[in-house]
Amino acid sequence: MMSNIIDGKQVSLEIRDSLTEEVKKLQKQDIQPGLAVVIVGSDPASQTYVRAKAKACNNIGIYSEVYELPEEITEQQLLEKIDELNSDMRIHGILVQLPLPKDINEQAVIERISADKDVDGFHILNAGKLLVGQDSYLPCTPAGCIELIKRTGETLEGKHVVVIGRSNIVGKPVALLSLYENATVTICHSRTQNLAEIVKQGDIVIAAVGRPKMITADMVKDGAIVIDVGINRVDGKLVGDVDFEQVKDKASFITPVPGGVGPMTITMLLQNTIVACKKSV
Ligand SMILES: Nc1nc2c(c(=O)[nH]1)N[C@@H](CN(C=O)c1ccc(C(=O)N[C@@H](CCC(=O)O)C(=O)O)cc1)CN2
Ligand SMILES: [Mg+2]
Repeated sequence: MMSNIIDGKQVSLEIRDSLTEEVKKLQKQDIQPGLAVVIVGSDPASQTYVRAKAKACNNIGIYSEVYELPEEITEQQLLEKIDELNSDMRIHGILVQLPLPKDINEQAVIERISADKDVDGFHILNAGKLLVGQDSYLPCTPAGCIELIKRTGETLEGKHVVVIGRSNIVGKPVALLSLYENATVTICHSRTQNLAEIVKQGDIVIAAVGRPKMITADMVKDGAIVIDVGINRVDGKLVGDVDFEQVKDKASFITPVPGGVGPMTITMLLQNTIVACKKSV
């Protein structure tokens, strides 16, 4: 039997190969896409992600700058840095690594990024465009989830997609993207009654709650596609929101953690940065 485990790293490599070709084409016209990554403080996980983003840029020929700002920086200073990057011609995409220190207003910082450079797709204008179905930068993790589902060869059309989690970064946008693929969508959350019964109706289950192994085999329909967005650290090990070992025998396809959705988040960021660059010329 062919493996039913979706290899997010492999899919990422395939997409990054074609992105590399696109960057080469741009370079022939003396154009190079540029990304600025801003990180505040020294959270080790955030540092890992930022390093991974810079390295991924470097690998495919995107110019990148990383700004490591101290924990004590004021919101005003951070906003000034963003203003500077907004008017920097070499920079087509700007992202501020989240979470930010608690004294800084995250939404105010995101809103300061020019919507044209908002390659995370978190700016209110891009979120609003997504809601009404206009062309916008898609948030990277949700876009990565949809791409992984499509690459199984299955379609979302007419399927029941059950999303667990309602964050602005994953749950809500992935529900909208599923809707635009003509899926029937249910969003579950911490107040949902009969969660297990609802998840069991899902032809496609997308778990984005941040609770280790909360989706167990008894909750999953035979043959469902299971996409695990969770990244939980338990005793120094990464585990998803899905009990992978149990659920993999029931699912038609399933993403592992690590090596599933995570790498796709960065791949979609690269793609958005190239799009931002092309739009600017
Ligand atoms: N400004 C943003 N902040 C955050 C985002 C985001 O998209 N934009 N998403 C997450 C963190 N994140 C990217 O920033 C991210 C998380 C995980 C991975 C990843 O590749 N994970 C690997 C495992 C890596 C590890 O060992 O820790 C995997 O799942 O295989 C990439 C990006 C929150 N903040
Ligand atoms: Mg993301």
